[in-house]
Amino acid sequence: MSAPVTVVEHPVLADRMRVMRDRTTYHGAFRRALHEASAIVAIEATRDLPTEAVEIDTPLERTDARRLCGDVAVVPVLRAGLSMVEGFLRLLPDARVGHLGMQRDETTHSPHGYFERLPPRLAETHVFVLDPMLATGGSALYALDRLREAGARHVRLICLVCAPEGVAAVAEHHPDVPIWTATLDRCLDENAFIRPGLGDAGDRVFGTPPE
Ligand SMILES: O=P(O)(O)OC[C@H]1O[C@H](OP(=O)(O)OP(=O)(O)O)[C@H](O)[C@@H]1O
Ligand SMILES: O=c1cc[nH]c(=O)[nH]1
Ligand SMILES: [Mg+2]
Repeated sequence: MSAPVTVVEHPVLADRMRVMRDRTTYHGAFRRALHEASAIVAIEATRDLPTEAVEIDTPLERTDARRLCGDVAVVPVLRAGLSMVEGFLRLLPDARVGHLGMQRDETTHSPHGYFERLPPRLAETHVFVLDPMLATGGSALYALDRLREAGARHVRLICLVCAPEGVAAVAEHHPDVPIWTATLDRCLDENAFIRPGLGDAGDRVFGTPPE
């Protein structure tokens, strides 16, 4: 079994990806485009969340309605994933927020974890892992492994730009984790950057270019 990948298609999303990919986009505009792109992907990635039947009173009469039910958590992969949180919390204001901090080593391209704080009761929770970039897949696998070890069972990975190598790695090691993304890019380069990609998402969103 391999993980299903949903490439979200929406004209506004395509436009915000153009803004993010453009090398001349300054970090303020990059951040805003990332927020808006994440909100659009969030709409699609939450399409099958459970609801329950309730009865409510409109100003005129009693009627049937549906209410979101069940625990939801968003888990951004720091740093870049932090910028996707707001788009999800606008839809799911009661979602818990876990944090997984990690940084890719520039030479080995493997992630080094530096922070972890996860919500309780993960086994019953719908978990959305947020990271705009899926390159080698090393960071995603680290995050998914930690969530599994912590008991999470219903996990989805939400990205904006994916390389085929990263998708294959998730499919091999976590075949039950579906992926939502705005684009599937061509390949990785010799530095494990996604091509055509958008550069280093964390540096661009936080305005911290390398010295
Ligand atoms: O699939 P991978 O090869 O692991 O690469 C993807 C990871 O690289 C980036 O994070 P980075 O390590 O640059 O940290 P940052 O978000 O703090 O910039 C990105 O946000 C992902 O977490
Ligand atoms: O292209 C890439 C690869 C990893 N991390 C990024 O931010 N961008
Ligand atoms: Mg980075």
